Amino acid sequence: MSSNWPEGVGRIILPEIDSTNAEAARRVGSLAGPVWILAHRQTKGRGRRGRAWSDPVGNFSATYVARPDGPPDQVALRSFVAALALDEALVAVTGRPDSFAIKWPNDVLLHGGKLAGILLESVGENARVNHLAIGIGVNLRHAPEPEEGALTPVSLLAETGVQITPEEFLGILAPAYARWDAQLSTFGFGPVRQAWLARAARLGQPIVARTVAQSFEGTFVGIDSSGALLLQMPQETRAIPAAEVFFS
Ligand SMILES: O=C(O)CCCC[C@@H]1SC[C@@H]2NC(=O)N[C@@H]21
Repeated sequence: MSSNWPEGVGRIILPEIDSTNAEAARRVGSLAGPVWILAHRQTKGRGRRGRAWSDPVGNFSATYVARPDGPPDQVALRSFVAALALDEALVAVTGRPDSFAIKWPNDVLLHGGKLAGILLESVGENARVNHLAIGIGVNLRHAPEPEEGALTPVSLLAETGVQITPEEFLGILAPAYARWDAQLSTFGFGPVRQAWLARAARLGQPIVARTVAQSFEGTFVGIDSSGALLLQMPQETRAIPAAEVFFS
């Protein structure tokens, strides 16, 4: 492992698996501590909202699985921790901070296209989180086919010319995640929230947020202490905990 690999964190590298998030759920009972599970290929990669996630060889597919302390709403803030770490790792490998931005809650954009997505899955009992799986997919080499109405997918290679293997990328992402996770545990959401806002796409600009039942148009003015999207509309500023965001 690289010299700055976070202490106490394991690493499992698999040639192929259905989904690293599914593998995390299967293995969690036998894990002694937090682990990154990386697969070179997924046959059933899953995205948010029940979508499939395609990731040919060369792209990054990995899941960080841990048993974090705290109530579920605090544990869920790792969504922002993961997005920040991912953004930081991408800036580190390219040296191009201005090329990347984070779309609420946790997509990483490159030149405005979707480069990476994060899928948080947790299992809990009695208001405690038993395990949290943070699945991260990055189009390092190949961008999937565009889908109607969705942001155009892009790849790191095509947009920047940077070539990096999934294992090398994990060596940069894992310490970045450990640093931001420690910030959250030590100082609470405040510093993570500030850092996330500094990297947010379309802050102060008009967006559309679609929930299961409704669509809201307004100005994206920030996130609250629970990570909910704050949308300023003519009558009110609404906090929206879950939605899909669209840019006009
Ligand atoms: O829809 C999204 O934007 C989230 C995509 C998350 C994909 C990653 S790839 C590694 C992990 N394993 C999965 O099955 N999904 C996540």
